[in-house]
Amino acid sequence: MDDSSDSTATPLRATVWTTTQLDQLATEKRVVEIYEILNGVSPRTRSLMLELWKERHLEYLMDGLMRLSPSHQVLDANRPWLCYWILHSITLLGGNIGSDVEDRIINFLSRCQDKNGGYCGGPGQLPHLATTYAAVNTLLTLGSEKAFSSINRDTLYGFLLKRKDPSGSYRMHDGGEMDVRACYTVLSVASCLNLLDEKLVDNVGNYILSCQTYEGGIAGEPGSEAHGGYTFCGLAAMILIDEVNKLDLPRLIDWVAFRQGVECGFQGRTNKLVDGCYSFWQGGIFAFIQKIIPIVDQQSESLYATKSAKDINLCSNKHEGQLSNIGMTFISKQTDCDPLFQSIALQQYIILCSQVLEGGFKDKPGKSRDYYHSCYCLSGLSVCQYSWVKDIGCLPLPNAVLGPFSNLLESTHPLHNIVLNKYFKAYEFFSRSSLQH
Ligand SMILES: CC(C)=CCC/C(C)=C/CC/C(C)=C/COP(=O)(O)OP(=O)(O)O
Ligand SMILES: [Zn+2]
Repeated sequence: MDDSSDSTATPLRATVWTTTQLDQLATEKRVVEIYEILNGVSPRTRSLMLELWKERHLEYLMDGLMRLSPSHQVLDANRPWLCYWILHSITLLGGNIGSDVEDRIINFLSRCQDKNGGYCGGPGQLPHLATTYAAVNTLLTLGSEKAFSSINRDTLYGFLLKRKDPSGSYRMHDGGEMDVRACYTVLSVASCLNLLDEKLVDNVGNYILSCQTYEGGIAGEPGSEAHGGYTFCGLAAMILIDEVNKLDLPRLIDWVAFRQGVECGFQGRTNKLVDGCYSFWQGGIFAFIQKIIPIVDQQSESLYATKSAKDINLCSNKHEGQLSNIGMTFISKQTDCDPLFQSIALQQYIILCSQVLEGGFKDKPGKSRDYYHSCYCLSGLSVCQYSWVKDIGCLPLPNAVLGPFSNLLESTHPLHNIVLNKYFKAYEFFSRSSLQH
């Protein structure tokens, strides 16, 4: 690539060059060539090519939030999800929605709250675990006492318990499908709201264990194929109930490490195409692994030394009725291992192949932007940027952040995918609430 015109290049010219040529190459799946071009340009052009267009993303996201009014019935059963994907993305970018929009979201989600507990996809619909997770994560991300107290914890606890199957697993809704995603959404919501107890935990770990496949990843249900979305859910759920030592972790790591492709992004399962959203589903798994490496080490040793890793626990307080502390204990732990994936390479995929310069993110070149991919590309980018940080609250070093340091996002709690400072605020608030059942 001739970079001789660089001295006169304006940000706009660099942008045009990026959208046209790079996007064309990427659409033709010549992603490796894009990276070669990147290596051949001057630091200034490189920095422009690698910029995260925060203002444009915020514009696209705010526009989406405004379209969520009752008169816009798009994706009607998904509106709590849209609230979460958009609000979480805005929060990662350091944006602010203002108190009027905040009130409107609280009112809307209150109308989605079922009188018998849980949140529906829209007012008057069926309460569902997925939209309950989305609604609760939205309200915790809003971060105000008004948002927190709009959640009826008593009926919500009843709703979660009613989803439990005698096998220990959970069903997404009344009479609905039973899978690892349902287990994760119950445990994540219950943990954040200080509702997690032995009844909810009972036998769910054995169900998740039965979903770990011969490849090492976790499937949605026993006998299915290992998949990044379900592996994220299964591993997070096992951490939240402090039973992660039951999984075969070396095999799981082996599986996930091979999911990062030559394009530098992650695929969800063997022999499928890479996709920006797996930056979080698979990238988040590495954030978990970094915190549980002593258990992994113990298991690896036991492969050779017949030592059992079954007795090692992540937190010592589980049996004192302190299950809801696990998310906090986990995130507060020092990270004593470097990331086990190519963090800079993944940032390269997100910025060059998933970022849409008009705002938003997409699965891959050739696809259109959407709010789901915007949320999980940004969440994955945040995981990458903080992947070398050892202590909670510390900022990454500039060389851990690809592109200009202004690309830095807020950090997210990987177990719940809630921006960390919002999680702390919610944790503090709900620690004051007791279990009233
Ligand atoms: C919290 C929560 C609800 C988590 C959901 C986790 C998640 C993303 C699960 C993935 C579901 C799945 C099998 C997608 C495959 O789609 P595909 O066949 O279109 O994609 P692929 O080719 O990439 O596998
Ligand atoms: Zn995707």
